[in-house]
Amino acid sequence: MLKIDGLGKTYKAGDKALSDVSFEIPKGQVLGLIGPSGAGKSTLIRCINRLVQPTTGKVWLNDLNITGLRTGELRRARRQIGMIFQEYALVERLTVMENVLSGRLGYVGFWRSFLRKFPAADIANAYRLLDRVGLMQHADKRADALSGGQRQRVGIARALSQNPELLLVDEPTASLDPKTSRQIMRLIVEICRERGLPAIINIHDVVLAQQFSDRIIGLQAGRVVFDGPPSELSEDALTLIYGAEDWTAMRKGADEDAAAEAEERAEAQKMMGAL
Ligand SMILES: Nc1ncnc2c1ncn2[C@@H]1O[C@H](COP(=O)(O)OP(=O)(O)OP(=O)(O)O)[C@@H](O)[C@H]1O
Repeated sequence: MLKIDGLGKTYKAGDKALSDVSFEIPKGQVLGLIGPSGAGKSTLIRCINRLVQPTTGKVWLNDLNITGLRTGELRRARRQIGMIFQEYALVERLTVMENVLSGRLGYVGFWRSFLRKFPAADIANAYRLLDRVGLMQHADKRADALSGGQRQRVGIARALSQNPELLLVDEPTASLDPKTSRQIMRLIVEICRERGLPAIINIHDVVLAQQFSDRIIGLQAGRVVFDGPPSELSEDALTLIYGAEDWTAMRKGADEDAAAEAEERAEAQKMMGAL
């Protein structure tokens, strides 16, 4: 379980990025974090893993107060937080398997990791994870030989190899096409269910967030202005989060995407019928 209590962040430059943010995420819940550019989504995620130092408030992961940890303790605590990134953050010249094993670096001693000598149990687990994300046959390929969707699957397997207690996911689909985006979101959600993992997904795409999250939090100027199930994310709530002008523009984009998708589907059906 993740508990955030009165979190605030004011950057040195004077920007107030977060104000009094509080919520809890139970095990297995997938939370979609939405809001306009500059609302504080990245700052919130970074305060949780302490890449950014919060100005006020506390972050608890199970019984551990992350905000109170010193450097060494923080390093150990970060093992429990799996990160998935927009640009995958893979080591391109290493194999898929080596990238997945790199998630174990926080656990394996320096020399073993330097020589890339991982324990047999870690290797067996990495194969299981590759199988789960559908990449078993690609284990020995270099990461730079994969498609975007496949790379993100490697990113997911690497995060899971840490055996995390929490997943922080930053724009996982921003570099992917709509169909691959849905596959990746579905995979993340299924995995969170299987493992009882709480997750926060910072996501620009409101439609995807609604489709796949158990719960949505909407940030506006550093404050939580919506917290509820996707079914309650009304036009009014979206206008509150994004402002009337931006939300109208976003909705138009989403409608165009949906229309393009329907057209693609109809084309495919026509082709199938002709065969
Ligand atoms: N390192 C920093 N120093 C000073 N101000 C910052 C820093 N990082 C972010 N900010 C400010 O904090 C506010 C929140 O930014 P943040 O990046 O968290 O928003 P965001 O919702 O993730 O935006 P986006 O969707 O564009 O990534 C903004 O006003 C931003 O200018």
